[in-house]
Amino acid sequence: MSVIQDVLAKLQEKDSGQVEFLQAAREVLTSLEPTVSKHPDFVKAKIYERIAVPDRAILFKVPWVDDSGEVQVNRGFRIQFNNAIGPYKGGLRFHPSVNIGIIKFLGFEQIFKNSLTTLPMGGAKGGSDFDPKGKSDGEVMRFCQAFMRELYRHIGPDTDVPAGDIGVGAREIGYLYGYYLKIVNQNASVLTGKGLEYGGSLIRPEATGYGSVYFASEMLGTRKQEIAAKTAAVSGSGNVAQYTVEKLIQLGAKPITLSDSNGTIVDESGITAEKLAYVLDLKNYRRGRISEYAAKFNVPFFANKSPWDVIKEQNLKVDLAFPSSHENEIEAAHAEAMVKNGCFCVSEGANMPTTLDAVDIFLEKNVLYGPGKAANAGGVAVSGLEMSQNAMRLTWSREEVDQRLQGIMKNIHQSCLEASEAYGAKGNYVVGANIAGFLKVAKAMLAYGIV
Ligand SMILES: NC(=O)C1=CN([C@@H]2O[C@H](COP(=O)(O)OP(=O)(O)OC[C@H]3O[C@@H](n4cnc5c(N)ncnc54)[C@H](O)[C@@H]3O)[C@@H](O)[C@H]2O)C=CC1
Ligand SMILES: O=C(O)CCC(=O)C(=O)O
Repeated sequence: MSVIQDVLAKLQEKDSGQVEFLQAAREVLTSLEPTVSKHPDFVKAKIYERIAVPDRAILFKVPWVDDSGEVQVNRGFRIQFNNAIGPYKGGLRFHPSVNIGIIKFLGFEQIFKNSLTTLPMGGAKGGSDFDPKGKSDGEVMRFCQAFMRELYRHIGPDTDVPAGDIGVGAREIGYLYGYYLKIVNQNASVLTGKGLEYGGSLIRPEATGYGSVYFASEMLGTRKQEIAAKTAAVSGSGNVAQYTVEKLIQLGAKPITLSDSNGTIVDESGITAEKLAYVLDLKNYRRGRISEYAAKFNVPFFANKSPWDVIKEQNLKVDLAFPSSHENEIEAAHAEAMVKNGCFCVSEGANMPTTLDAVDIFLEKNVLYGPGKAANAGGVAVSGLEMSQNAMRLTWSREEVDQRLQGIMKNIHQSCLEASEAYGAKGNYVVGANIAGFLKVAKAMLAYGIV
């Protein structure tokens, strides 16, 4: 059995039931296969085995009181996966589906993503099975305070710096940071995605979506193509989807879909800047459903369908796809239908939105396929820039941060291409991203000895 297969078999045995983590581990580790023969030192130091086990997993209870006075108890998680190249860094997810397998997959992916940015950040992820949907602001605040009441002792500007993810946006970061400040009494860079008034960076809200479009633009450039005039499907309607659509519009593309957990809207005339402003108000302030867009702008709404279902069932034609919602939203049948309907470039705003079978189809059909750890790294990259600005106690302009973001996305794209070529899989961004992200972390781990 190869070293990699041996590690995967052990994970399967020890972590059975953590399906999303096992999926991510399989994707990453199998694509590291070509590194094994070139790095006997990694094998000897058991780097492949050690990198797949978190440094520590913190599980805690989060008791809080709802508006009716009833006590509620949620599960809290922070998985500090690997800090070989910098403080632990990665978002917090509040969603009822959250469990240890999901947080582990996200934390594992974060190691390689953060390494790709070239900034000094280790990998971590956290969250809770708390569902902010339908809760009052007061309930969300009390939950965030209860969550921070435990989390504060595990984080710090040089230890671990969480941020947002699904269900954790500007409102939640404000409540979390406000409570940290209250109990620790230190204005420290312990969270990113902060408001501009209290240490946040310009462009952080936009960064993941913008970065995913910049990455697509780089991929298209390898075929002498550009974003302008392309039709694009975007899933989700949260932070990543919103700013993906904004950048697509700015670059002259036509985004035509958005979705949420109730269904998908298709606006074949194109989502414009004015319509997007409506979505931002709907989702970020009124906290309504995307079906309201369909009623307001008189376009079709497909209940309980994703954009990928609609492409499959209605033969909707698109050139580009930006899955920006959640893991495993694109399955093999979707991938087949997307290719059949003209999609030739997929840039993942979400983490692991494509199943392994579907990834194989994209690769077989020569689709420009940018895996999340490369394509959506712009968010954590600008989080890294927020930490730098906090450390220097100054703020950079919008233009400066956006320039740096564009430079980082270009660089990630180049590193993926170079690593894919060096390890015999030219043009395969999955292999390229995994190997390029892995090598830096592995070399740091090797330098430290057995710790
Ligand atoms: N916010 C960030 O900076 C980054 C986010 N990501 C990833 O991007 C994706 C979206 O995150 P955000 O936009 O930040 O979250 P968000 O909470 O702002 O929006 C999430 C969107 O996905 C939809 N969604 C979530 N779970 C769903 C499900 N099970 N079924 C159908 N729809 C579902 C929600 O309705 C919402 O429209 C996630 O995979 C996240 O891990 C990746 C990198 C950075
Ligand atoms: O900005 C960050 O620290 C983390 C963003 C994130 O959670 C992700 O890249 O998936």
